[in-house]
Amino acid sequence: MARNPATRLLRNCSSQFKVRYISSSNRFTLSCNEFHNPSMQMHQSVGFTHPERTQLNKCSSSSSGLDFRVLNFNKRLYCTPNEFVNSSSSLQSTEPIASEHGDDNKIKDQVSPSTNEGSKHVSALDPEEIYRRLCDAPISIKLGLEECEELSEIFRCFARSGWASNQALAIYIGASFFPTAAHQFRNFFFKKCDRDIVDHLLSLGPGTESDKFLFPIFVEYALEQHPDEIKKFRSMIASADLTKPETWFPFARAIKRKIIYHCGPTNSGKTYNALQRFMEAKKGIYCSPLRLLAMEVFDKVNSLGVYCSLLTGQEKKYVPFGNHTACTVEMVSTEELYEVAVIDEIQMMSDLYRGYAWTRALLGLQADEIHLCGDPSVLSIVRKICKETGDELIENHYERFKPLVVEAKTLLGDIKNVRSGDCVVAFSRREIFEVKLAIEKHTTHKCCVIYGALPPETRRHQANLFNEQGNEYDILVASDAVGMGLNLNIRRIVFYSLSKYNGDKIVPVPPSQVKQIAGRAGRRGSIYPDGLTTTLHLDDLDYLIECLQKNFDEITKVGLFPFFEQVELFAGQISDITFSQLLQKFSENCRLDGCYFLCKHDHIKKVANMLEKVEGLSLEDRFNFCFAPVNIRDPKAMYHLLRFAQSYAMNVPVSLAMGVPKFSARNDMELLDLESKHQVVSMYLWLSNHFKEESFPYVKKAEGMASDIAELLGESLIKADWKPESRNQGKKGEDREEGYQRPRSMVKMQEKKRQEKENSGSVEKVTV
Ligand SMILES: Nc1ncnc2c1ncn2[C@@H]1O[C@H](COP(=O)(O)OP(=O)(O)OP(=O)(O)O)[C@@H](O)[C@H]1O
Ligand SMILES: [Mg+2]
Repeated sequence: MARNPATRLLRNCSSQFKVRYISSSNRFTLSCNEFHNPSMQMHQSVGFTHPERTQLNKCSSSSSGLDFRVLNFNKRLYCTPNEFVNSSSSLQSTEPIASEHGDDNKIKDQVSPSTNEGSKHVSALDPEEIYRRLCDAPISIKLGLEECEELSEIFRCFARSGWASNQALAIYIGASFFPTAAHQFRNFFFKKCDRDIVDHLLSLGPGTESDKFLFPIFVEYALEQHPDEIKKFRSMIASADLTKPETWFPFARAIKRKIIYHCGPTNSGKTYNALQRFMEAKKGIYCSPLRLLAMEVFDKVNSLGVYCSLLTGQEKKYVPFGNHTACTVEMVSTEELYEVAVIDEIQMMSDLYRGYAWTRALLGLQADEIHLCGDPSVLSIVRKICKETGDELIENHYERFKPLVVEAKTLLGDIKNVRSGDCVVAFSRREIFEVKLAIEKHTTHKCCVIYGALPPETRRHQANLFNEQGNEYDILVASDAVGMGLNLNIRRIVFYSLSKYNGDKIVPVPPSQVKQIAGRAGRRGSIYPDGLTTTLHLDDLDYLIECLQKNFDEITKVGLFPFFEQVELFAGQISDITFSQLLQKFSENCRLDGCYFLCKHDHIKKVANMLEKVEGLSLEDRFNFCFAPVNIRDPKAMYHLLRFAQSYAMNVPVSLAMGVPKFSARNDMELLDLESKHQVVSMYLWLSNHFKEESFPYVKKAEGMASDIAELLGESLIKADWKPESRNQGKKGEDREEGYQRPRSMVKMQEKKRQEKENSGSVEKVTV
């Protein structure tokens, strides 16, 4: 008697599937919720025995828009969303047995069991019957040596089959357990097989055909023989469930929130307008992508008479009677109630590393009004999220105050052609210092510098020095750290190059980032309200224009990362693995809805590996230590983090054990040392805000050291006239060795375009 497919489905398969019967015609359709995390290759296939005379007419997807393929392995139907079909080459070649239009006869021929069981060939038998036949067999037939070897080969192939391993996930046989289960299945088979089955298998030979024949029998075997393994794997999968993240914030869901999306290009007044509402509110929170921007808003709002506190990972500045807070987005509380919240640079939801912080703020903030400021790339996904959360969405669209003008002349490859008010953008520390050195050597201009490794205080000092009129510091040389939100007196953005190292290789700077950076020129209210942008080399000009003219790509997925509690729950399912392995396993097994991805966390795993040798840290402590802001490429900073964790684990007060130089840097080595030292102090302050205060008793001292170092850094930058060093000499990385070349493909591409342009005659100015 064949099983009811629905029962089977619910018993063995993902609850994401639903069977919908259309009883009148004795047909059914299948539907599923969205499936995700293709990286984990979870093959959400559904196996069931087709009931007699029931015709499978149609397989359709749910509203998710996924199509199914119904695959037939010996009378057993496996329903697989195409998404997964595409991820498995062996499945791709399998013909669906039913289409949208149905092919009833074909289906019937293939799936309806014959009524005359006795005369049936093995290939026509129900896999469950074959399994029963094997179980009931008293003893195996005698196999010849050749048969034995051939059969062994067939089972070896089966155990190694990526397809079968992938399919087995549908019944919660994990990829690591599959080879063991397959091996045990082989032993069972050898003990019990009969002539018909052996002959049939031998006729199929090792490979796909045999795998497809064996798999459904294996399913029967595994369900009966390994219920504990299945249960264990299933609960592990359940504990790594990151679907429906909107349900993680029931208090936010209980509020009828109004989301206002300030959508537009750079310099269009998005943040300005959101801040107006923030300042009017009785209680407000501003979430910034950067410490520096949080500080800027903190200063601005307080100067306008609205008491506002500052909260970043490193500093808490409480302003008495202040009901407003400017914070970094990672620090925002989802437990407090606000009248107005502002989440700036909302498109950062799609950031591969930090995106989860924006997603969490959007889903979890308890505020009557939430103002999102950003470009249009995440608008459609925000619409989708608002539908899921039930929030009202209002869209305010903005245009740039003044168009950005591209200067077609460029600097003609000569940095001496810079002019007052220029900001030269380079994408590595080394290039930044090379440019500064060249400008100061060959022109009368002086340069301020802004790059990621500088403390926000120093960056602000440099920005102010550049913004002030009447001094000789009229050129800014900056990395992409200048790109977000800051208001600077920049007349023209000059791209020194348009390629950068992305942690792996040198790639063209993405158009959205080029737009963001170019948008720093000509801000409303600055002394240069008409913005210009250009490149150093003529070669790069076309790429610049292309980027500026390109529409924003629509983002389809935004970042998520589990809370500690979710990781803890998952850890409860597995024993004897390191924290880094735990994170790895989590990422392999977690389930996500279609519009989310799991944020990258390689840096966290690196820290976790280093901290592995520290004994006595709880899982939560380990989790928190791994999030400390540390440059994993800086061995000194890593060493201090390890030391801090060791002291903390031993329950002794964590000391800084580090001196501050008395004088500003005289060479690049000393400058790098100051940057490193500031990072260590900043890390100490971060840890003091995330762990028990008494464990980090030297906060005051650390604060003093941080501002001393920032000051020394400022002084050092003013007189810096040396050649830059690399933090990791010999290693590839952000600080590249001298003489690196832009990717050839890009140079070629630009050369080709330039040729075309020269043929067609060049324009002087292009307005974008
Ligand atoms: N209505 C206004 N009145 C006066 N100044 C304004 C007004 N709107 C914007 N500004 C000023 O224009 C400049 C750019 O505005 P804002 O920072 O809000 O732009 P944005 O769209 O958020 O840009 P970005 O995308 O670069 O963050 C700021 O200096 C801001 O103070
Ligand atoms: Mg802004």
